[in-house]
Amino acid sequence: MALAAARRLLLHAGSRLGRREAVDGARRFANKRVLVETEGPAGVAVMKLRNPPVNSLSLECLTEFTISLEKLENDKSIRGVILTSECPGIFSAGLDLLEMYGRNPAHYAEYWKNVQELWLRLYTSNMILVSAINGASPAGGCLLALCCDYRVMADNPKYTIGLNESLLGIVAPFWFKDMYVNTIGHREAERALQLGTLFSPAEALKVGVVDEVVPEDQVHSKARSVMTKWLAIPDHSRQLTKNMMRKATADSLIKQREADIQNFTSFISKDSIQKSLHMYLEKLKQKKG
Ligand SMILES: CC/C=C\CC(=O)SCCNC(=O)CCNC(=O)[C@H](O)C(C)(C)COP(=O)(O)OP(=O)(O)OC[C@H]1O[C@@H](n2cnc3c(N)ncnc32)[C@H](O)[C@@H]1OP(=O)(O)O
Repeated sequence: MALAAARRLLLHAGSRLGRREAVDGARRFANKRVLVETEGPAGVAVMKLRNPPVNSLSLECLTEFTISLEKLENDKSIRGVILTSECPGIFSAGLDLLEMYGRNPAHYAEYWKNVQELWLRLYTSNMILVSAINGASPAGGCLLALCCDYRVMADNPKYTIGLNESLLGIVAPFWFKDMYVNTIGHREAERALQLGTLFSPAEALKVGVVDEVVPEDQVHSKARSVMTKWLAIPDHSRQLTKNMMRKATADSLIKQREADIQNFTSFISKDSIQKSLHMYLEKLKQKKG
């Protein structure tokens, strides 16, 4: 309920968290964890995740992200969005593990509902979405990129991308899997999901997880030039085509949202799964020490 109230507040410009500014023709609105700027080619917004240290998709971050997208969808002057990160070396570390560990079932259900909502909004967006993947992009980070119409990734072998859920001892839900299959085909998706493969940029390009790999300092300019090309297509025909390609995948979640929430909640609440997450979090900590 508190989040619903925050959402209403944020949707209205002038709230304390959602500021809107106009400087030299460029407009921007900023929540704490998402910055949106409209500059460069007309009709294009750049959306930057800024939830340090790793842009994990906490409940607050998911909410702000969803609201920012909703605002852009409602702004008829915006036709395309470039999705990127303000955190150096990280696109997004994916879903926030601390939202899925050591909480109660009601929290897991609320969290998952918000994950579903962001995914549905991104995947079915009428806008052109281009991701400028300027850092590591595991699991939910890869999911964000897969929702886009085109993915440009920085050529840095330290950055990896993929749905690595099985490495954490958890299972990607059917709609993550469906989108992976739609993008890279059944055989590659089956192998990558079972192994939890995190692809280097070169491997990601080869298998089709990303569409283009460019030197790190060119990720944004390339994303802008790709956007210009997509903007040349009439919106109505592109949108109808996108809808035709994506509707079945989105509908299969829409039809069973509640059951999917219950599945996730009972799965993640299991002692064995909580133990796996605990071990994974410990591994992340040890990596540092
Ligand atoms: C059912 C389907 C469910 C899930 C789908 C998911 O998205 S699950 C999330 C999967 N994500 C990952 O496996 C990524 C884990 N993180 C990493 O591999 C690295 O953190 C990363 C992103 C490569 C960045 O490495 P770096 O060395 O730069 O940072 P470091 O590992 O030291 O992390 C800094 C602190 O952030 C914490 N953290 C990292 N990832 C997450 C996360 N997904 N959720 C929550 N917190 C995360 C990490 O533990 C560090 O915390 P600290 O307190 O500073 O020790």
